[in-house]
Amino acid sequence: MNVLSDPTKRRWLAWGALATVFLLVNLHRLSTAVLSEQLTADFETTAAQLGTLHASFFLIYAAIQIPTGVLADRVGPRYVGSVGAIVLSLGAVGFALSESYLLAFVSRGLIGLGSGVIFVSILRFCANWYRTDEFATMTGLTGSVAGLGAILATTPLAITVGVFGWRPTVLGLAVVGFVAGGAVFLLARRSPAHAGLDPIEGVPEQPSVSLEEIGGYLRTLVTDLDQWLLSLVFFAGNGSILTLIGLWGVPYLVVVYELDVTTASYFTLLGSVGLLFGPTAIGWVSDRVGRRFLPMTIGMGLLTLAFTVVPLLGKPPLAVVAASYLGAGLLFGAAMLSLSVVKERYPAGASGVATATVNTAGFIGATILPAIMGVALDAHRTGETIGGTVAYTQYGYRLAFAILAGCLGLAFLSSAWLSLRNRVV
Ligand SMILES: N[C@@H](Cc1c[nH]cn1)C(=O)NCC(=O)O
Repeated sequence: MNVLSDPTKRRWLAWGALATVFLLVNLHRLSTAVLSEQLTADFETTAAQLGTLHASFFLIYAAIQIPTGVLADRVGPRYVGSVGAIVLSLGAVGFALSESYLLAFVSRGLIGLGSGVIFVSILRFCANWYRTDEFATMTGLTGSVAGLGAILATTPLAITVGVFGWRPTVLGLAVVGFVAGGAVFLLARRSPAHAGLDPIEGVPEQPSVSLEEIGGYLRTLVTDLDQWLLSLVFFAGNGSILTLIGLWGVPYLVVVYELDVTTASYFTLLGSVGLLFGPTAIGWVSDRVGRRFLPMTIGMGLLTLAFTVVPLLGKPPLAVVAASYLGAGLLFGAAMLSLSVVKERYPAGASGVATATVNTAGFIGATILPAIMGVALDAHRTGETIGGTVAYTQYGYRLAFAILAGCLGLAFLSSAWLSLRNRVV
């Protein structure tokens, strides 16, 4: 058997194609920080317009999660994943060629639209090609691809943009996206049977579900308290880590410790390194011990502790801050277990809508938590700017980080409650 006809090898090729597209998703969504100067100059944007350009991605991303779940369950990851890759790459071409802010905004929206379907398609693919006791590892591995994307979106992207310019770099990402989209179409079939291959031991062929049945599952999800508790876990976990790495983690260090932006960004890089290893490790441990709630609860407790360092101490030693940023990335995998739990609570054919529902909450968190922190910070301005960054008081930062810690604390209580009620798992 060769790599295409052996289903246990073929699934890695297909996952690799999907994961390449997901890497691009993460590069695009975190690229605004590195591109900000060039975008401001080329499109003559204000800070608010630049922020809107960045946020448009997350808003569209959150909005299309549930429709994506329905499509992934009905049509399968092959079509949804490859069309998503093409749409996001067309958006990247449009963005690279934009001559006006409006065109750039629409193109960035298109990148968000194509990107939004990829993660749930990967989870849907894994549900059909991997055993249940491999699912959390695969979810974690996919989360770790986001960590790699977060690392590549910093210095490596900055160097590439410095050498080639931002427009050719974004065009280059589009070319990779078109190729990866083609590979997804060729490789990522709905199941081993759809690829004409033997079944994989321990992975039953899953029945396809009708639109009516999916509607029924969606109605059940809305009234399912456990789904809301799991969504709270991912809302807090995903929202906090993306807020720390993507927005407020650097300005806090610049203002409170008077570090320059480059030095401060090494700390958020530590968070991304944590993200590279933590989700896979936590998913793997959960699969090996055959438990979801216990690692989720312990991990969420420790994640909450990592985020209480700033609110409690205000200006802890930098080594403690470094440990808390690294810990935040490592422990994020505990929040990702909520995706495995919700997938296992619903019939196999509905895993797309189930995981998409919890992922929606994660991206609502990533959209509103930074904004709420911004409101808290705006109430505590010092009136100065440090290194080009508006300065807020140390108390303002303590308060803003307390919002994340409080939210994570509630998520910890939710997972503890779920854990108590499901003591057998
Ligand atoms: N790993 C997260 C997203 C993330 C967090 N920090 C950087 N990226 C993830 O996989 N979320 C699901 C998704 O749809 O991207």
